[in-house]
Amino acid sequence: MDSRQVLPLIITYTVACIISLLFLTASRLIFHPLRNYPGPLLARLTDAYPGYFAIRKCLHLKTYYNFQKYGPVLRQAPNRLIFNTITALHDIYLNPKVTKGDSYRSSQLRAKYPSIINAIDRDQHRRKRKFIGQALTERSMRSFEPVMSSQIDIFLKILLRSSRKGNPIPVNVSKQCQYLGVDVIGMLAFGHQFKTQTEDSFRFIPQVIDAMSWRINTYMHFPLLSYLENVLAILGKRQVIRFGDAVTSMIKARMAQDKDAHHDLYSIVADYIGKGQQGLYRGELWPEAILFIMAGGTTTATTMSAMFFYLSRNPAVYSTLATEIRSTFKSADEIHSGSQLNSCKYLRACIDETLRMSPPSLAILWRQQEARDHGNDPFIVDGHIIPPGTQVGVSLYSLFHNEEYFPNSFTFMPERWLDSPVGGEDAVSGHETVSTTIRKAFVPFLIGDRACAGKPMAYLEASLTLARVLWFFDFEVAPGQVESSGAGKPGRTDGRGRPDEFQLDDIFVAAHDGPTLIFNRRDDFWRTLERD
Ligand code: HEM
Repeated sequence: MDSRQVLPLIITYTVACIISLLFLTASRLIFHPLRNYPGPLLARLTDAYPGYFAIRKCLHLKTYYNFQKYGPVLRQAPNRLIFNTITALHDIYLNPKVTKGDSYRSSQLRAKYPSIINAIDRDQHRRKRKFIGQALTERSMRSFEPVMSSQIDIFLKILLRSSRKGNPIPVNVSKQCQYLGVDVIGMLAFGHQFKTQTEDSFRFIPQVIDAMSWRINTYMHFPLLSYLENVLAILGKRQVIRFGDAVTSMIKARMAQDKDAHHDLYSIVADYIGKGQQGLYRGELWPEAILFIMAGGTTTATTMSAMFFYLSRNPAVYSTLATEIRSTFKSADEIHSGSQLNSCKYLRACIDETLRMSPPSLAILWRQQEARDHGNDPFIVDGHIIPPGTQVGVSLYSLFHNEEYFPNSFTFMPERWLDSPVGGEDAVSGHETVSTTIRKAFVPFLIGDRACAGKPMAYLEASLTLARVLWFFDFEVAPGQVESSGAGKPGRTDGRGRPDEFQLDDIFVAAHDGPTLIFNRRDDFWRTLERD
């Protein structure tokens, strides 16, 4: 082909591209059913807008600032709306005709079956939840508690070793909590000892989980990029294969054991494996195992790391909590689930305030009306009629920092959770109404039939760990680490400028680093740990 033939071809293609782009722009800005919703121009045009911030792991911050600029509802991508009100939260997540949004299809990566978290079909989800949910009930947690406690003991012994008198070794709490989280969930999933707290072999797991979650979050916001998954998976092939091998050997080893050898997910679902629609398909064990490790290991680690951060920076809160723990229990053996632990109201308030300040689930949890319900009643969110095919969602980070519900929202204040008894003096002055409002807005585990199944486990693990740490130790920020240790940097204008806020990266769940703390032994209490 000579250059006289090439030139007209190039011109034709260029003109065709320009016309298509103009058509696309017009259809998204002028004729689209969401055209009247506010939002950044690029967001209204292309999924690349949220995709870009998802790649940079700061979509939660961008979303927060967009709400300040555009108001409580905005168009975050051509076919997506996000809301920042309690009414919207309830209209979306408590609506029985709503299911997970199409974006969850991209979160399946290359797995043959969806897991419980990305199952879109409501019947498929119900079937999975019926079996998997049983491993995570309060009752199941009571049986599992001794195993969880033995893993927490290992955590405490590591802190004990770091706390050399006069010369303590600084501990990066995020890392240590991630190891604890992975070890606990390995035991609950398949009675498997990853031993990441004490050995190197499986310490790559938290890194692989973070990398997978980041890719998932990116694809969910910019589905076009999911076609790159095969390439990206090849680039990270070594780690992916190692993780795959670890999960396979975990499942195989467990299946070779007696069903009741451990109290774990396997012992609960074993009789239903291979029963298809009446139970679980054999191939479903794999995605559920991975989901368990991802959902159960990292989220509790985020809560505990963030709580260490806020306690180490708020001396008055630290002292109130330490006093509560040290006066409620007479010995470390008494720190287990039950009425004494439940009576520690300030501990619960500290955990809730941590979950509010730094929610471990940073992603926008997309939902849409199920196709079978299109054409029936309109889907209405906070007074807006949502066109079929539109994905809608709430950002928990933005909702929990909405000043209307949580005044001084960037201040760590466990006291906001200590309301007076219903009908008490404050109820008359209106305090009760305020606390009802914040409780409605506070949904770190979400609400509705897709709410977190692991809530009892998360509270138990965080409560036992923090209470026992404060029983044995005092802790503080390591010398020279105050500014770096997980804190925001004053002067930054991208939402990371608050020194009192624990910094999280949005990767669907949350990635984080620090705080770096030193642990000092408390009187002679630590001797019990050495004896054990
Ligand atoms: C502080 C800790 C935790 C937080 C804040 C949290 C939060 C959440 C949220 C917001 C969801 C909904 C996700 C979505 O809509 O896509 C969810 C789902 C889920 N979480 Fe958690 N989670 C935590 C700990 C755990 C633990 C320890 C487990 C144990 C394995 C767990 C298991 C699950 C499961 C199985 C689902 C899917 C539920 C369903 O779709 O039926 N989570 N979690």
